[in-house]
Amino acid sequence: MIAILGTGKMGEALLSGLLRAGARPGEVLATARRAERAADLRERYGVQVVSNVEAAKTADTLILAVKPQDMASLLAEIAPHVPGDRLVVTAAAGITTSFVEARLGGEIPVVRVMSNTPVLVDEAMSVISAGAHASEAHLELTENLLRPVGKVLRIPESQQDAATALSGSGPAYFFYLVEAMVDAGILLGMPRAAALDMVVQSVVGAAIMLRDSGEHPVILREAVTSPGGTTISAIAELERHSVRAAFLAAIEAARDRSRQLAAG
Ligand SMILES: NC(=O)C1=CN([C@@H]2O[C@H](COP(=O)(O)OP(=O)(O)OC[C@H]3O[C@@H](n4cnc5c(N)ncnc54)[C@H](O)[C@@H]3O)[C@@H](O)[C@H]2O)C=CC1
Ligand SMILES: O=C(O)[C@@H]1CCC=N1
Repeated sequence: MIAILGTGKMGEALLSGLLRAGARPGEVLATARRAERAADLRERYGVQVVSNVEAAKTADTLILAVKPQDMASLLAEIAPHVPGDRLVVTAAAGITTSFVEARLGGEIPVVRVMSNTPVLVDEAMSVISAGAHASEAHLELTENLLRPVGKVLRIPESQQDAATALSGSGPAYFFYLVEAMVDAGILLGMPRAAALDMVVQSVVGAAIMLRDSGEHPVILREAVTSPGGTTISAIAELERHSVRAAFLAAIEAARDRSRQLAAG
């Protein structure tokens, strides 16, 4: 039995992924704060929605997907009820395995995960790190849960905040870029729907080339950039506006925010 505690955007994405991957609704528990949300989850997924304490007592694997700011109170609530042989997977930005271990007590196995919303289309990037008491078997169990919904990579926990900034938040930077490109289409007088179609298909094509060709992004960009052509005129403006430096600073800021979150 697997339980997802805190079934918001990420928790629900993981829940739907587990079910698509073949888990039966009867094997998955969810918890929610509001009664309407609980009813909605029951109706849409057919899973049981129970209290956090009930989930902690019953499930073999607990996936904690509340916001970092809500993690301390959730752990305080469930700590007396989590048997020592359970796997606890924490999916919150910034929350360390030692934060969870200290609050649950004993030698509870904890695995820290940072996934991302493309879990909804089985294209998640999930990075995982073992806590002090998590074994190879616990890492494999976590990988088996996440692999059906995307790629899984083991990383040292010291890199989790950086991964949160890069792949956890990564889809947001990409959607922001798409928004900006569509705005540019509007500026050039294109109808919004046509601009969106053109941008989305261009980025989907580019993303598939990146993944499937194995080529470095520089090579792929150079192939688009004809001497004296249109693309280099655009690149010159991107450089003039320090877009690369903005990405470096933005992702560094996200990493720093992830580091702060465990402190509340
Ligand atoms: N949204 C994203 O792209 C990603 C989010 N995450 C992590 O996932 C976690 C959740 O983020 P979101 O889903 O975006 O937020 P969210 O606000 O949509 O979900 C959090 C859910 O937890 C529920 N909750 C809070 N306290 C609770 C409690 N004591 N018992 C039961 N439920 C409780 C809330 O009602 C809410 O539905 C965060 O820790 C975040 O760092 C990680 C990777 C990506
Ligand atoms: O914005 C956040 O805090 C979460 C963590 C990674 C993506 N979203």
